[in-house]
Amino acid sequence: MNFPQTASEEHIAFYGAGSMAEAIVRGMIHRSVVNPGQISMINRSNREHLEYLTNRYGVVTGQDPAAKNELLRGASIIILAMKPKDAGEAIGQLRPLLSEHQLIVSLIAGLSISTIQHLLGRKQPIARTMPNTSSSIGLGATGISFSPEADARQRQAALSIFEAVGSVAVIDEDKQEILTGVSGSGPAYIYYMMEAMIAAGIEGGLSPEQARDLTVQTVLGAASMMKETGEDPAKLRKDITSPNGSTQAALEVLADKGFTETVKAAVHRCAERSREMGESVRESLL
Ligand SMILES: NC(=O)C1=CN([C@@H]2O[C@H](COP(=O)(O)OP(=O)(O)OC[C@H]3O[C@@H](n4cnc5c(N)ncnc54)[C@H](OP(=O)(O)O)[C@@H]3O)[C@@H](O)[C@H]2O)C=CC1
Ligand SMILES: O=C(O)[C@@H]1CCC=N1
Repeated sequence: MNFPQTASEEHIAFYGAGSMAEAIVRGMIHRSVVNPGQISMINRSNREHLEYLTNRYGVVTGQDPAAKNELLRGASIIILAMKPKDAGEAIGQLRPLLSEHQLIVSLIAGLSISTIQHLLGRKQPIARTMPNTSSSIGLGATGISFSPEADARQRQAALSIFEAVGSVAVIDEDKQEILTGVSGSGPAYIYYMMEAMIAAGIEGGLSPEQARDLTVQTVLGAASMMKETGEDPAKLRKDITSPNGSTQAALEVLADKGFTETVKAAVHRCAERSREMGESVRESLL
């Protein structure tokens, strides 16, 4: 079989058509990596949502079981994009349809390559990934681990999908959980911080719109400074911090309240929770 080398030549079936699938589809279409006709989206029962996806993105959707099966059979890449609790049933339905040359890309938090292969009953080529929601605007950060069965062309095709919607780190599978703690769930911590900054700004007398705009621009500027200068964040922080000035006073409050330890504990707890979820998915499915 002649495998296509880039996402532009693939037929990609999203098996699960919720928020993460939509984020990636939106990003791929926005970046013109694929034609909408190369993408199919399948869900369990929400027909209205499939109609919305077809109308909004021009993707192919299948609603009855025969159409779903045809789309899954015809795809060179099948992206598993359902919640972990639904994965067993969905993979069970997929199993009789698959050929050995199809690449399975999983977005499912905690679901290991060996569990997917066990559920499929064979050593299918697998890419286990952990994207984040910023993929929808082309600024995602995705971790990706491959099974040995994925050949060079399939690896390149999977990388093309996620590179189209942001940056990609190829990692050993045992690093997936800590990556989830940093970048998979990471946007939520930043939003949480931004919520607090906006609230404090409003408490201090800024209008809600001003507080929001100033916070957004501050986070955008800080991230862009790190990216564009390549500087260590500690150096950039020190550049802002005048001796005995207002920034120092603020950072002292954060340090007194255990800022670094708290953020590190949150990242590690996220990784631990990802492992727990993976374990319970494995136990519930096998
Ligand atoms: N949100 C995030 O930031 C991230 C999420 N993930 C992972 O992405 C995955 C999807 O999450 P998310 O998009 O938020 O979930 P959603 O609940 O938004 O979407 C789940 C989708 O799966 C479909 N589905 C469920 N069961 C089946 C089935 N048997 N056959 C076909 N489709 C099915 C649902 O269809 P219907 O609506 O018809 O029931 C729905 O379209 C999760 O496993 C999560 O771990 C990974 C990284 C980041
Ligand atoms: O919260 C979750 O479980 C998923 C995984 C990463 C982001 N959301």
